[in-house]
Amino acid sequence: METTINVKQLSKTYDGILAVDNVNISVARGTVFGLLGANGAGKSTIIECILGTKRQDSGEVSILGMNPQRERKKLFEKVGVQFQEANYQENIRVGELCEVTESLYKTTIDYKVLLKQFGLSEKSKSLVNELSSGQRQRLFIILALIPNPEIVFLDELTTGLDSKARRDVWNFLSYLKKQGLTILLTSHFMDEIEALCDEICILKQGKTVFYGNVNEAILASPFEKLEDAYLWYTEEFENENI
Ligand SMILES: Nc1ncnc2c1ncn2[C@@H]1O[C@H](COP(=O)(O)OP(=O)(O)OP(=O)(O)O)[C@@H](O)[C@H]1O
Repeated sequence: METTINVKQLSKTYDGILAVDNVNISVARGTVFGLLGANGAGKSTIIECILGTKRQDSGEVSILGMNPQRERKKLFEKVGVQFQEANYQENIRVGELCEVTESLYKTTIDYKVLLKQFGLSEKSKSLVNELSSGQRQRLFIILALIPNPEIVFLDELTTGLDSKARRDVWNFLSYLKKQGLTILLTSHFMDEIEALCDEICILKQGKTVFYGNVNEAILASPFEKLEDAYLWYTEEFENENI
């Protein structure tokens, strides 16, 4: 299977503190990969190194066969990123922000289709500032998908969404995956990870403590539920140091 994201022995420090410690990741095309870990475990740092917006101290990153630092512009066309807070003009409307985003890319998905898919059609003329937090979160997923990307990075995918909106997002992402989209996501919700992810990497203080699929994660733990297994993986190593 074709690898779209390849991370080898990635390490990154901030002011001498190791935030990412020798991490390896390989994501096949058309699969969903989940980066898991507590706040501060290193997820965002890894994503930023993959995108080339942060420079690693050591290790190699390749994305769609490109070096993200050297080929940032080419990469921009093929990769979508969901931000937690986008920089947008104070008084911009939903439809306008989508149009501005469309204008940045050569090939795009019709944003009206995406608005419909995510239940925001009737908000097209609303100010972005006036959306509820869950609506804004959905809008940021839409902005990430507008470039019709080959890979999409979704950070804290459905944080703040109601149950129905979460299911809608999952269903639509599963549909896009079937079309060949590669997805790298972070999430603190284990039901979401189980529903979407082909493979996961669990991080603890910058180190990989589990890598594989959800079933393997459960089987290699003393538990039967992913949430229990996840907590076990992220706590176990602390106990070792006592
Ligand atoms: N610019 C920075 N300067 C100094 N330290 C940083 C910087 N960015 C991140 N860190 C530190 O690196 C570690 C990893 O942070 P990172 O944001 O990658 O974690 P995360 O897993 O994405 O967390 P969260 O779930 O809270 O988003 C943390 O200890 C954090 O304090």
